[in-house]
Amino acid sequence: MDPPLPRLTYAGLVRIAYGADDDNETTRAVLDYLSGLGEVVRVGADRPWPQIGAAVGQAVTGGDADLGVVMCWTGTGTAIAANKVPGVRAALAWEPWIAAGARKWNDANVLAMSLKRLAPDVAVEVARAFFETAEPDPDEAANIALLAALDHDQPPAAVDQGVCARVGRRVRPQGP
Ligand SMILES: O=C(CO)[C@H](O)[C@H](O)COP(=O)(O)O
Repeated sequence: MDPPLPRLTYAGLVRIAYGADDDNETTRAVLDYLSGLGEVVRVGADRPWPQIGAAVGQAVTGGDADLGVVMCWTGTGTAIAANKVPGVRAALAWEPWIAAGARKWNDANVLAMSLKRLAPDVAVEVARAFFETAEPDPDEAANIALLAALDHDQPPAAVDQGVCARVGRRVRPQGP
């Protein structure tokens, strides 16, 4: 059996930036859960989803929030928009272990979910897994640093041309 996940112990209230482009039972359940964790900074649903995702990302990287949650029909659009903000590591999750893994192995700072696909109780469990996984695995520090390098237009050292060429050869279909 897997060891229990480390639990978040917030010294004070956690500040969460939240944005969704629609409102339904799933978003209401998630918001209710988030409100129990701390202060929720809401980005208006009157904006288009690219702006919602970006605004949540900026709230996190700008220090107005500790972590973010974005939701749209698929979850993908707001995740992509959030990830355009340097310093954001938004992860789309649909099961609790994906959300926990995103915190643990990717140091994700924004959780993205589909408000259309996830039932309210599932979305809350996914969010709980995200917020209750306290910190990244120290073994992943080098990989997180490689991600951070991508924010600054610096190709990570590991992604050299040799690696790209090898991958390219492996996936290239065989043919005449
Ligand atoms: O899932 C989404 C983006 O990935 C949106 O929620 C979906 O595309 C609907 O957007 P709109 O109401 O602007 O048409």
